[in-house]
Amino acid sequence: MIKAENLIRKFGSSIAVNDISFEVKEGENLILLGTSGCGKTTTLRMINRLIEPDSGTVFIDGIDVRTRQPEELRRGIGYVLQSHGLFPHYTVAENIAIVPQLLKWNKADTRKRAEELFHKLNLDPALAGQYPAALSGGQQQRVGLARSLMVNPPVLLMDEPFGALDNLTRISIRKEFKALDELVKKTVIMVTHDVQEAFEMGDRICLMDKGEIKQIGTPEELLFHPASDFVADFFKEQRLQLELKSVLVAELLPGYSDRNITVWERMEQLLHEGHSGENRLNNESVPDNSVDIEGLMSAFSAYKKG
Ligand SMILES: Nc1ncnc2c1ncn2[C@@H]1O[C@H](COP(=O)(O)OP(=O)(O)OP(=O)(O)O)[C@@H](O)[C@H]1O
Repeated sequence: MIKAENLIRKFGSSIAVNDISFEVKEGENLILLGTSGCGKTTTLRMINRLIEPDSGTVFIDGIDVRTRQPEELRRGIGYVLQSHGLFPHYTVAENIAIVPQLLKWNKADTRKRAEELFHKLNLDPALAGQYPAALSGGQQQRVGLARSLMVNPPVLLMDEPFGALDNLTRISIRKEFKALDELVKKTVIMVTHDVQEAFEMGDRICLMDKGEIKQIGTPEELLFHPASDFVADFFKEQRLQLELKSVLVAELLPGYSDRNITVWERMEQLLHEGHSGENRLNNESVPDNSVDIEGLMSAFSAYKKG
């Protein structure tokens, strides 16, 4: 669906992006990961033509983006920024109605879609009449996402979308975002420098350094089959946590009923149930309760020993 071919972009004499190519399939979530200044944002902005490459081509659905008018192109690509990008002198409702207005939606449809997204993003409808400054950072970020989703673009670009939030808000909001049905269907490219975030959110991760791609692959591939010492070293400090986030319970226990839950997520559930004193057998949201933390850890360690 998105194909970047041999992109090069210089600023003066320094090369921000140095001949990179990658593909993102429809519905996939690709994370651009790397330390500050490695070229992630420049790469992202070449997709919606906020930055033009010096050479190379971006295709969306096989069409060279340079053949499309930038404004028209961007209406079909949601864009979420770290600083939410809301206009301070517009109310929340006015902010999220901007693109629908450009597309000449009628007011009733705009209101209906806004209400739907407010509900999905756990936003209080009363916030619609407020100005962005009156909202918390988490609320502003939700509104920023609602705005980018209003006209249901098939592609979403997110640049450090949780970067301005405190750690606890950040962790809970990214979990919500990951589970959001509107995002599951979309082709998403997200920039982050946070390794844990990349492993939680990404179907595949594109690890960059100094304008180049060091490796693209699933979290598991990067962790267990690093292409170089650079890649292995990049994840060294957080390795155990990342392994727990990248391995599925079903890989350890083939009969496990929830095929998509990671060992990390299941451990969090088990700990939460332990703390809240819930009766696990009555918790219908957990499809298979037959394994406890000790069982999970010993299956994980057997898996690692191979
Ligand atoms: N408009 C610009 N003018 C000059 N240099 C720029 C410009 N934009 C980016 N650069 C330089 O290009 C390089 C890559 O920047 P880019 O913002 O893409 O990196 P990044 O990986 O997104 O970093 P960060 O996580 O800090 O945002 C950096 O050295 C940066 O200083």
